[in-house]
Order: sequence, then structure tokens, then C-alpha cells
Amino acid sequence: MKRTITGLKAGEILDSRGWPTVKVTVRLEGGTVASASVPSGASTGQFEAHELRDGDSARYAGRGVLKAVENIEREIAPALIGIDAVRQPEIDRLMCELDGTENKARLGANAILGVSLAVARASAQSMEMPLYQYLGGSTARRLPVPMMNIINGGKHAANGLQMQEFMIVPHGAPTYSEALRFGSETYHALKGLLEQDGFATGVGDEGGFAPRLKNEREALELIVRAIEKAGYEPGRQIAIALDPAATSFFGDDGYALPGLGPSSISSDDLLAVYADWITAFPIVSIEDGFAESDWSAFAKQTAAVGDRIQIVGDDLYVTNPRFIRRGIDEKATNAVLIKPNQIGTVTETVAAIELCRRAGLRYKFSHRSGETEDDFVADFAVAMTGGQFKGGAPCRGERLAKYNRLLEIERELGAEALFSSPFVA
Ligand SMILES: O=C(O)[C@@H](CO)OP(=O)(O)O
Ligand SMILES: [Mg+2]
Repeated sequence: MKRTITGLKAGEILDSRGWPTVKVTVRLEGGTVASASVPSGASTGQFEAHELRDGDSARYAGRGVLKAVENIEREIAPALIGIDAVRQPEIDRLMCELDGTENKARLGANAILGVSLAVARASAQSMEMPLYQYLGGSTARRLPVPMMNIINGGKHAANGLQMQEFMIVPHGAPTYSEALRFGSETYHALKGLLEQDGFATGVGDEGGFAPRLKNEREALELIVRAIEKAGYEPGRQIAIALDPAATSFFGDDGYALPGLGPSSISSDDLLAVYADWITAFPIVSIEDGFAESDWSAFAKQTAAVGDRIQIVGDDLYVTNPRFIRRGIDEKATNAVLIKPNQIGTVTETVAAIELCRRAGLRYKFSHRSGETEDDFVADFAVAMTGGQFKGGAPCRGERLAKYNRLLEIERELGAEALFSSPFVA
């Protein structure tokens, strides 16, 4: 089969927040054509690979991506045309070298990732292989536990909650499709409770509800009630995961959580708040519980409760082996969040995961809050077998693209599909 790259085209499309993002189409000799688009975060880590924006305030308030598009067509395309699309590591390395910066600032990580994803998809397609199998090999068959964000706060909603994500984790379900059903039923039960209690049921960026609650603890109480109302056992069947994205409420005075107390609190105080919640609620995972600069607080939490729950670094590591290595040395967390656009290529994402595997760290695949209908990350999660994927609420097209793709993969695998909880019950 001929699969030499013969063409690369790019264009601007809109993401789920209505901001522009990059879509890339690759053409191979032999006729294969495949596209991929790039997501975008709101609570971004300081050291994420650089998302190139035009800065021309007359278009999309400066957030256009025409420069990234131009970089793909004028610089990346000539460098890649003629290369076999299966040579992913070489293609990704060539793009990094062409960019020439530490964080992909010149060509843009959004330009580079778009090409990297589209090349992988085209290559898989040219071999008539499902993407998860192409990326993970013929034995890839583990479906992830979905972590569904059903109450949004922080930078994803303007509702006064400082913490960003309150997720349900239906890890006690027998299969992925049953887990999705458990989660969706709980989502609807929560909507009923919010209506009953007189709260608004509008949603935030990831499709979770964004009610004006008193504080974060009330969100946890509501979720437990919703799990029970849907007929499930909190903890054993459906647990809770948090992503406070704490950098976004951290300042010179400490952590500002006005719903929980009048003044900012210290890392140790916040550690105590989490310790209290872990006892009171069935929490199995906390991501970015502290600011990305507060490494010692992560390590303290991991030492204190890391044998009971998962402590995840997201903004802390930005899917970058350099920071993950520091996390390993300092025993900062026992898990790593994986977002391909934080690092910028398929090959480097896999390298980050390999590092986690060698160090015995868990890893959790993730969407971004600004998403498109592209479902690449669903296949990627199955390919890498980490057993967990967070994709927002079970509603809205850009979130469902991933959850529904996982349903398709499950059907395709049939009796060979595996599903098991990475969490202690
Ligand atoms: O913090 C996160 O984990 C993500 C995804 O849920 O949010 P964002 O894409 O805004 O960084
Ligand atoms: Mg996060």
C-alpha cells in the first residue's frame, strides 16, 4: 500500500466555545485522505506547548489561528511531502526541529499537533486499521472508565464555584457501555435535584451543570444524592473525582475559596479540607488539588493519602517528560494527566506515557474544555490502555463524539473488550 504524504492542507474551524482552532487534512499517495482538529484549554498550565494565536484584534478578538494554518501549508507541508506516513516518530521529530523552539512557539503547537494527529489517522486508514489498533497494537482492548464532569466551576463556568470539575466515576459498572449508562442516569438525576431545589440547570464549558451553590462541599453533597437517586451505591458503583485546577484560585495570600471561608487558606489548610472530604465522600481521585508551583503540597498529599486515592498532576506536568521526571523524583503524585495538545505531538505523548509506565504511575487521558467533534483522543486512550478517560458531561456533541466512539470500539471488540476499575473500591 502506498502511503507517502502527497498533500497537507489546513484551515480555521470553530471549537465548542466558539473560538477558532486548526483543522488539518492529509492526503496520501494511494488516495487516502484524513483530517484531524485541535482542542484548546481554558485552565492552561504555564509550561504547556505554545498555542499560536494571531493576535489581530480585528478577528476573533485576537484568537484567530491563520498564522498556524499558514505555517502548516508553507513550512510543514514542504518538509513532510514525500515521507511515508507510517514514520510517525520521524515526522514528529522533523516538525519539532523545523520549529526550533523548546515549546513549539514558532510554528505553534496547534499547527504541529494537528498535523501529527492527521498523519496518524491517515496512516491507520491506509492500512484499513481502526486507529486504536494502529496506535496500540493488535492486543489493545481495554476500554477506559469514563470520568464525567457533571458540575462545572472555576474557569469553565461563571457560577462562583472556584473548583473546576466535579466528576462521577462509574467504575463499578460491568462494562464501558454500562458505565456510560450509570453516568448518564446520574446526570439526569442531578438535573432533577437541581430543578427541585430551585437551581438553574444551565451548563458550563464541559456540559456539566453550573448552579450557583453555596460552596464546593454542597456540590459533593448534591452528587452523592444524585447517585443515590439514580439507584446506585456511592463509592462501590459510582465514585467521585475532582479537578480543582487549583492554580486558578491560588494567589500571593494562598488559596482563595470564598465559599469555604472568608480569607485565603494555606496549602496545609487546603490539604486538611481534602482530607476531610476524602473521609466524608467517596472520592477516588484528585487532580491539580494544588497550584502548579506548589510541588511540596502535592508530595505531602501523596504521602498522606496516595495509598487510598489517586493524586493526579495536570498543570503540574503538562504531559511533559521533563516535569513528570521531577514528579517521580519528588514523589509528587501517583498519576499523570495526559493531554496531547499540552506537549504537541503523538510521539511525545507516547513518550510521556512510557515514562509513567516505567515509574509505576497511573495515567489518565483527557479532552480539553474547548473541544471539536474530533474523536482521536478516544482511540488514543484505548490504544494506551490506561483504563481511565475524562471527557466532560455525557451531553453536547463535542463530548459525545468521544464517549460514543468508545461505544463503537466496545462493540467492535465484542467479547474481547476489557473493562476494569483502576481504583480501589
Ligand atoms: O483542567 C483540565 O483538566 C481541562 C480539561 O478538563 O480543562 P482545560 O482544557 O480548560 O485545561
Ligand atoms: Mg485539569
